[in-house]
Amino acid sequence: MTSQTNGQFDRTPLIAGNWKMNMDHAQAITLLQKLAWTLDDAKHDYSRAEVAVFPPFTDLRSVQSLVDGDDLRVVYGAQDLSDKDSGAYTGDISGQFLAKLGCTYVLVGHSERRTIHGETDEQCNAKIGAAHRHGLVPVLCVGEGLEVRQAGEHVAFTLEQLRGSIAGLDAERVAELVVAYEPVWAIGTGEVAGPGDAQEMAAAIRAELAGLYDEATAAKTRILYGGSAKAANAGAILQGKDVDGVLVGGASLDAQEFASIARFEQHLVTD
Ligand SMILES: O=C[C@H](O)COP(=O)(O)O
Repeated sequence: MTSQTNGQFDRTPLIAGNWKMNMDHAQAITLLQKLAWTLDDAKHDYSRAEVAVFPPFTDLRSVQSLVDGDDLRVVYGAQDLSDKDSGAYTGDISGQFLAKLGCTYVLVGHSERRTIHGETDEQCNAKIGAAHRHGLVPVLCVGEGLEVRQAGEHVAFTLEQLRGSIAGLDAERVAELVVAYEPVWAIGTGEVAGPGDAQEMAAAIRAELAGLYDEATAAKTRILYGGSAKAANAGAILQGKDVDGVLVGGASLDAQEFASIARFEQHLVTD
């Protein structure tokens, strides 16, 4: 699916809301209904910006029923998956269960998984493989911490995470992959990487993919920015020609705010 928004995008922007460990299944229905109504009222054109939510696992069946029952255009995904398909892995969730629940996407290697649960690039690579086995599109999260940024090593660090996480993927898989650049120091802190920082990293990721694969493949991969994104800064962030969307945490829990981010074209800064 491709669209032209203000002429700078040839990839459909993806506005993704990661609810993290918020919203029980009843609250999820209320939030998603409100989001869909708000977007409908605003006559949101989903071909110009795809809208996805990432609720907790326990909400997914309720979200599926609502999306199917009300024929919503919002798509959804899970926040993590196991690299295994089934077996004695207590507490883990298989990609095959997520596929059966109608998930389109799955987050892989979110910084909270990497820092709190110690996930490595190798595990992310295995999880991407599991996502592919079950027809899920991985949203691979990469990004540096504050110390790395202050040392000026953020590009090298992030590209190393990228290479380690996508090792062995063929070009077709890389073209459909979504990469979310999330500087850890900007997550949930109110600190936002400047639009220039988001574009710098998105361009570096795309150049790396072009080097590892080819220009045509790299031109298809969608690259998002995440870290304290909100309606007031989404337009500026999405001005970056390599930035194809945002992965939103806190602001995605407010239907009006998140809908406003999805309608970022209203906030685009024009010369
Ligand atoms: O997945 C989302 C990111 O961690 C960003 O979270 P945030 O928007 O609350 O900073």
